[in-house]
Amino acid sequence: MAQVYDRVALIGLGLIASSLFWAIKRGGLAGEVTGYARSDETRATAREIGLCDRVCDSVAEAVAGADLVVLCVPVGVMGAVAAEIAPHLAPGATVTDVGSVKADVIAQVGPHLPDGVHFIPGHPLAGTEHSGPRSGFAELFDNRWCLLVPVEGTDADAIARLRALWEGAGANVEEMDAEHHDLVLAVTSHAPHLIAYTMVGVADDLRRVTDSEVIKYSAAGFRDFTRIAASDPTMWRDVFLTNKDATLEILGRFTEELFALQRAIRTGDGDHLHAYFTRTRAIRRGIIEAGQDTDAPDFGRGARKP
Ligand SMILES: NC(=O)C1=CN([C@@H]2O[C@H](COP(=O)(O)OP(=O)(O)OC[C@H]3O[C@@H](n4cnc5c(N)ncnc54)[C@H](O)[C@@H]3O)[C@@H](O)[C@H]2O)C=CC1
Ligand SMILES: O=C(O)C(=O)Cc1ccc(O)cc1
Repeated sequence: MAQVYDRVALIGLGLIASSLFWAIKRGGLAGEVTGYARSDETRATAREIGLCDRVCDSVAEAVAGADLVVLCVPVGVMGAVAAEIAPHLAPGATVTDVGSVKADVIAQVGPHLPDGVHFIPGHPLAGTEHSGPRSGFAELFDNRWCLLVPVEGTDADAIARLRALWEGAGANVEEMDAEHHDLVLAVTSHAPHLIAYTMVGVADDLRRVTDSEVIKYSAAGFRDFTRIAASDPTMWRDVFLTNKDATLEILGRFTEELFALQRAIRTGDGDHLHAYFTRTRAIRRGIIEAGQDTDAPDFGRGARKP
């Protein structure tokens, strides 16, 4: 694989940054990768495990001379981090991010970046419930989608290079506008995470009350919920606070459907339940027939391309 950038700077060294680093190394996609993390502990861990060619003690040092800067921090602090890096960016550099929410991140970051710097927001649809510098692996993005959300008028060459980086890291790249992205992700990722958090919370309450063995005897569906509900609390707090409108819209619809199902159960309306489950089964089968299924071990960890 050909080198895409001379120097890439990763800001925030958690799951996504560390996975991107290993994928860049695997593909020979950059000459040098610098990294910065806020905490001494994370920087020490990064040095210990060889995460980044050079771990820097300041953002200034990490971004100096970088032709690509990737913001890999929780979405709630993207703006603050953009303000920190802005004075140190090289002219003509590209700044991107990997945040799970796009419109709010664009509003936070955009105003801080100087003219002559290309800002191309991004979001790899791949992850796990693990976080931190030790959690990354080179294959995370293989055959997953990565969505780029360039604002109008963005330099086409800058977009092509960022696309080449993600493709080199194994991903399939598509472009989308920010509002659409946030609505789609509210349906496919954000609301499901909230439902998983709730379900695990309910089961935990129940366990406390009855002292039963909810967790011990949990079936596969509930185990998937517990995996998802083990995801990083800071990251997910920020997702819900920054994708508020789309998430509330989807949760409103979810609640209406849930109430309708609840009513059908109470009134013994088996036809309603059967018709509903028949419709949802057809949707799942349609996904499989279209070749858009995720294979079993990776189920739920990200969207795969057909
Ligand atoms: N975890 C996942 O499955 C996915 C996460 N994302 C997005 O990627 C971004 C990073 O997530 P992960 O790598 O999973 O998180 P992580 O928790 O593994 O790493 C985040 C890193 O950011 C650092 N950080 C936090 N606040 C900071 C600040 N104010 N200044 C500097 N550094 C700070 C943390 O110390 C940590 O090193 C988030 O925006 C998230 O929405 C995108 C796709 C999947
Ligand atoms: O672990 C899971 O189930 C995920 O859904 C991973 C994930 C989390 C957040 C994203 O923005 C994208 C992918």
